[in-house]
Order: sequence, then structure tokens, then C-alpha cells
Amino acid sequence: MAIATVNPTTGETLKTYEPLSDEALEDRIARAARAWAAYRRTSAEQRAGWLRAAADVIDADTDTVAELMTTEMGKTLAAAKAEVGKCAKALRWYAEHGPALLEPERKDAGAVGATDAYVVHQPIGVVLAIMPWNFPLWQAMRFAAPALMAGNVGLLKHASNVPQTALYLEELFRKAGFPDDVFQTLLIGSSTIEKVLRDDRVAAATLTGSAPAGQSVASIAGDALKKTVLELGGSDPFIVMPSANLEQAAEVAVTARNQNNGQSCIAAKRFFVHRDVAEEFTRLFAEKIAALTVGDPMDPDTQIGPLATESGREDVEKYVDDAVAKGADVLVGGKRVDRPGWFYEPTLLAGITSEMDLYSEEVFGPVAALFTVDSLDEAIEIANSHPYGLGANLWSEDEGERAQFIADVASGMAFVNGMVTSYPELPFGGVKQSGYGRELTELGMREFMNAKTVWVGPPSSEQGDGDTAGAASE
Ligand SMILES: O=CCCCC(=O)O
Repeated sequence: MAIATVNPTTGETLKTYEPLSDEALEDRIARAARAWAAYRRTSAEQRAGWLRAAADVIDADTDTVAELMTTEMGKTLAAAKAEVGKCAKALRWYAEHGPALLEPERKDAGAVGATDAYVVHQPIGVVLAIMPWNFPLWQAMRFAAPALMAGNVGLLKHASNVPQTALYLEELFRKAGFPDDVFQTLLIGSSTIEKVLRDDRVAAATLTGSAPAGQSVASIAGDALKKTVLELGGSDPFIVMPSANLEQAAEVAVTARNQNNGQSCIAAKRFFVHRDVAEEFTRLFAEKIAALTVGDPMDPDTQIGPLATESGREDVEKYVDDAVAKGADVLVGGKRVDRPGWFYEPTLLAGITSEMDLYSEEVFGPVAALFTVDSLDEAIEIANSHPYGLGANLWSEDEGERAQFIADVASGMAFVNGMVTSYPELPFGGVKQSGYGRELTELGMREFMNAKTVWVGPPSSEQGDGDTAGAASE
């Protein structure tokens, strides 16, 4: 795939980039390694100050960077502005909490025969971030803010269709006053990732992307014995029980499925509705989906813009056509929109069976799959049969059902009477083929830190001949 800005609203190619030459790539990796040698010795308070400055810069740049994202990948301008705001919030969260989270953790020194014992969290070096186009600023920031707070240095390999947003990120940290080269964007194709990942100067990698991309990165990193965090796909269940407020559940269901033009790993994709309320919920859900305004994402009235790429729309079409050919009922939508650009109608399908490809895969577009179930047990059983386990949603006023859902749903995140959302204040990540590791909060920051155990013994004058206090206590 060429490194290029192609406007999905029109299909027009606006700007193309040559990938970095071998020499330019070598130079950038060398600069990252040199930058880390100095950056690791900066204080947490200094780094927090740069993060605060970055939050101010990004706030001031909101309109231009939001327009850039909408032009590159088609999200509505309102959603793009909200994404910028969320990045500023994450930068400020780490600026505020980072220094305390980096304090050494005292341990019980007496219990291990030491005069002092503690764990100190230290940065590990240059981290490669391989990021997707769907939240082009936020997902890179979700890596960058904790990494830079920790004292690590970042190399960003962004998706090939958002090069200008990727370059903006490098510029942002420069404008905020971070030392040179602590965050660099590498304009390279996917085929060059292995070379960067295997480079001895690169310590670890994080990837947000597809399960096949995760397998490839994990196997290379495993071979090179490097740490990875993987945030892969999702096909989140959205379960509606009879006690739920159906009007509210249907309203949120529409947003949960169609956010970001249907292209989010944490979008609810499978809707399990209890038979007792299935007719009413389906009516509400279908009416609200049919009422969505599809159009130019720059227009403030638009709720659904185009899919980001032509091939992405073809994939969505294939899933819907396969399901319909195997007997699914199209309650709303079901086809591309007849206009330039890569638009697809918000769609609701019922009568889903396990033979259909969308049953066990992820549809990255505005297509909701509706299931009628007879119990919460049945909903959770089908939900858990999917290879992914990222987020999960339940709508119920029943305490017992909520407890069962939280205990049994196989996911990294469980939301009750709300939709799965990422917050800088909460950990983010999945289980099974949705990946491993966590982003955000202290968990995210420590994924790429060395938790170094420190044991300090008494002065040697107080120790016995030829023995150490540590050995003596074993
Ligand atoms: O594709 C993954 C989407 C994550 C969106 C978010 O963090 O809000």
C-alpha cells in the first residue's frame, strides 16, 4: 500500500510520500538510541512538564489536526475534534500522575535480611509503535504519553493512509519542547517493520491492528526475545435483558455500533437481545439506525461518513453479501451508497447463523448483527464462543445478571448500562485473540519498564565472614 493521503469522501489522492531509504531509516534509529541515552536521565517532573506543554499545543491545534484526520480517514469532524480532546486529556493525566507512579515501591526489607528493599521502575529504551488509521491520533497517543512519561523513546510506524497525521505527531512533541528525536515518525511500509523490530537498538514493540499483524509482530519479537503489547480486533457483544431501559439501550447501541463510521475495535458488533423484549428493542434499534445521516464527514449534520479505504468497504460488502446469501434478514441498509467515496449504509442484520462469516470474524464497518436469545447464559455462551475478547456490554437492572456477566464474560473490559469506551483513567486491552497487555493507567506505562528489584544489605562490618546477609537468610 502506497504511503499516501487519499480522501475517502472523494477517492482523490491528495499527497504521496516516498518511504524512508535504508540510510535515512538507519539514521533515525541511531538518533533514537542516542536520544534515549540522555532522555532516560531526565527527571519525571521535567517529562511531566513537556507532556503538559504537548497538551496545550494539541489543544491549540485542534481544528487543523481534526480536519487532517477527517481528510485522511473519513471520521466526522466532530469525532475528530473529540479525539484531539481525548489526547490532551491523556497527556495531562500522565503529567499529573506519572511522577508519583514512578516513585520506588518500598518492600519489607527486614523480611529479606536487608536494610533497604524496593522496586524501581526504569525505562527500557526505544519502543516501536505500529499503529492503525482508525483513531490515528488517539491510538498513537495512548502509546506515546505513557512511554514518554516513563522515559522511553518512541518510533512510530503509522498506517500508510494517515501519513500527515503521523508527521503531525512528531511535530507536536517537537513543538512541546521535548528533546530532539525522542519521538520520531518512520514513513516506512509494513515490509520494513521486521528490520526495525530486530534491530538491537529497539527494545520492544506495541501494535494495535489486526490479529494476523499481531501474530507476525509477536513471532518476530518472540524470536528476538523482545516484549510486545498487542491490541488486536474485537467483536464486542451487547446484551439486552428484559429489565433494561430499552429506549436508552437502543440509543446507545446505535452509537456503540456506528461510532467512527463503524470502524472501531471496541464497537459493539453482536447484539444479543432477550426474546421477551426482542420485538420492541429491534423496532427501536432499526428505527434509530435508519434515521442516521450519512454524508460528507466535514458537514456538522453528518453522523456517518465513508469507510476509510476502498478495500475496507469491499470487505464489509463481502460479509453482508455472504450473510444474506446464507439466509440473514436485512432489516436496515445492506448496500453501498450511490455516490463518490467509500460509503456504506448503516445496516442491521437478523437471523445470524454460525455458517455466516461474520459470526466468528470482525466486520469493520457500520453493520450490526442481531441475535435473539432465551437467557443470559445463552448470550454469554455465544458471546464467548468468538475468538476475540476485547470489550463487552450488558444492559440490565438485575444485580444477579450483572454479577454473572462480570464473572463470566470472556473479555478484557466489561461495561454495564453503558458502552465500552476507552478512558485515560482506566486500563484498556483484551484477552484471547484480542491480544495481551494493557494500555493506559499505570499498567500501560509499566508494560515498557524494567521493574528492577533493589536489595541493599547492612554494612559489611555487620556481616559474618564470607557470607552475605542475603545468603544467610535463605
Ligand atoms: O480499534 C480500536 C479502537 C479503540 C478506540 C478507543 O480507544 O476509543
